Amino acid sequence: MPSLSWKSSFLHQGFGNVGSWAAQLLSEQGAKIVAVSDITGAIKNSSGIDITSLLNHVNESRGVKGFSGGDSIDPNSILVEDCDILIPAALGGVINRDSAKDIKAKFIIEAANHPTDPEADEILSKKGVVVLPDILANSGGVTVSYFEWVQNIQGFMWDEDKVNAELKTYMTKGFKDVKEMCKTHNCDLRMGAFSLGVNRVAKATLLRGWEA
Ligand SMILES: NC(=O)C1=CN([C@@H]2O[C@H](COP(=O)(O)OP(=O)(O)OC[C@H]3O[C@@H](n4cnc5c(N)ncnc54)[C@H](OP(=O)(O)O)[C@@H]3O)[C@@H](O)[C@H]2O)C=CC1
Ligand SMILES: O=C(O)CCC(=O)C(=O)O
Repeated sequence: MPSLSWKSSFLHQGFGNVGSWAAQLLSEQGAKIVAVSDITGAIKNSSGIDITSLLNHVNESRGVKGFSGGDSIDPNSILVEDCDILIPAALGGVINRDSAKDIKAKFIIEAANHPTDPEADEILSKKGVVVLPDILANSGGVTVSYFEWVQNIQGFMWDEDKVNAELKTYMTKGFKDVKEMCKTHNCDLRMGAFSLGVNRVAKATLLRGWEA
């Protein structure tokens, strides 16, 4: 497997709720975000984009277009720029037969839902690209929605530190469980995550007394 560190370079397609928060959190950890796109355009800076300045620009201008801390590039090329890690955080279906063959990233973190179609998955797998699937990579949002439900039915409010600590526990365990599944069945992360999820639903269904 290719190696990964916080110092790796990242590309982001999409700078909305998911993409901008991912960029902020990653840059706080020292990650270098080399290109970002949204519906208005795309910018690139191989030395790393200053994400705080970009956020200020996006708040004022309603998009990344015109940001002075990088060069403007063709938004259609964002997925295939040089980088270690690609984060599609905009739309489904963008990593397909056409784009997958030119992708240079060694890792893809699927922040958007269903950004990679099955044909592309096969192409990426043959190229040795590791894909962290949407069902695992972006499950933090729905996990915190579950926490909101839990707090509502208990009539109790957690503070932000408690939310983050609980989230870390669930996400870390989720990742370890998926990795274990992959090891047992010698499969990729998407198959491991789906198998784990389907098995859990099947088990819960049987425990509730519903038969197939
Ligand atoms: N919000 C959440 O809690 C979660 C969201 N997701 C998934 O993440 C993805 C993004 O969601 P979210 O961040 O909430 O949505 P937003 O609408 O907040 O952000 C979407 C971003 O993608 C950009 N965009 C749209 N079309 C294109 C395009 N053709 N090329 C480049 N960028 C484009 C938008 O640009 P612009 O702003 O200029 O329109 C915006 O920056 C979706 O697939 C969603 O299902 C997954 C888990 C949780
Ligand atoms: O807010 C949530 O419950 C998560 C939303 C989500 O997963 C999504 O938009 O795809």
